[in-house]
Amino acid sequence: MELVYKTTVYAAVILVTMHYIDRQMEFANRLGHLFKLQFQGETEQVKMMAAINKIVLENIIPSHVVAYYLRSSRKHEDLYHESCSHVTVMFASIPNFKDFYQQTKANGEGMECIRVLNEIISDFDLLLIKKFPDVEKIKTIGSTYMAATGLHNGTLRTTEEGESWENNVVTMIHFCLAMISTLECDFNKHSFNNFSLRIGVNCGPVIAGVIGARKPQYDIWGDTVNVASRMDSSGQQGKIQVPEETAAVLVKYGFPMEFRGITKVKGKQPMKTFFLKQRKDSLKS
Ligand SMILES: Nc1ncnc2c1ncn2[C@@H]1O[C@H](COP(=O)(O)OP(=O)(O)OP(=O)(O)O)[C@@H](O)[C@H]1O
Repeated sequence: MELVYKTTVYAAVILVTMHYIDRQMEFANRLGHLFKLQFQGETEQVKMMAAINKIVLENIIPSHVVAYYLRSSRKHEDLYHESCSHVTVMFASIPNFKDFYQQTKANGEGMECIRVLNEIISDFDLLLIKKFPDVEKIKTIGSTYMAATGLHNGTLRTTEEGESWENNVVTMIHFCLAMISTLECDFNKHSFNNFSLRIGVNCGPVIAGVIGARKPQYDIWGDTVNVASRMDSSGQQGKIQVPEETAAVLVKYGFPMEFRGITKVKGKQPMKTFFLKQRKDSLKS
């Protein structure tokens, strides 16, 4: 009798212990599952924040430069700078914006004019997003829009003759024509204005880099940039002015060019410059 009693007690103890261990294991499993879910959620959140940061950065600096800054092996003090051998630089000004800009009570001390300028610049930005991903906006300087192509070697196109930097010049001219069309055909029509662009384009080597610890800015420097700016400032309203070497590339790709003459360019020897002859049909964006 005593043996049966003892056996029953042992069996009961073993059963209770096993049940306890089973509950503990189930609890540990559930906890593990919850931790896994939380970890997955947090990983997703970190990935989403990284993607948002990347998008924000790519709106400030070119994506290949963003990739450089996000590289884990980059040392904190490493500065980004790059020599780019074949870059096409463009400055596009709206010379008659100065006449339009007025600070009066009626237009909110100039607010209305800034709203118009913002609309124009945003239209140009939209062209980049929709049709010209290879064109890099550098910045706006007042009402001047500055952009470049060929800043990243990946933008060299493979043609029948092989990779060619000349496509960067052609892409830029198509972008210029689209800007003119957007401003003169679309914007002016619906806003009853008569803005026009004066554009300067030049190609050659530049140094690209990011400067500043706060509000860092991606920019390009060099004689190619200076001459592009001068092609704009010494140009004519409604025209695209380029120096001789750039004109030669455009002629090669079938763009009709008109010799302007020997143009005085501040800080340089007088140089041969050319205007692009624009046909009406080339202005369809
Ligand atoms: N990264 C840049 N961003 C904007 N403008 C630029 C840039 N690099 C050069 N420029 C412009 O190109 C033009 C020609 O430059 P350059 O160095 O030859 O002349 P400068 O004597 O410094 O300028 P300025 O005579 O206009 O005062 C200048 O108006 C300059 O502002």
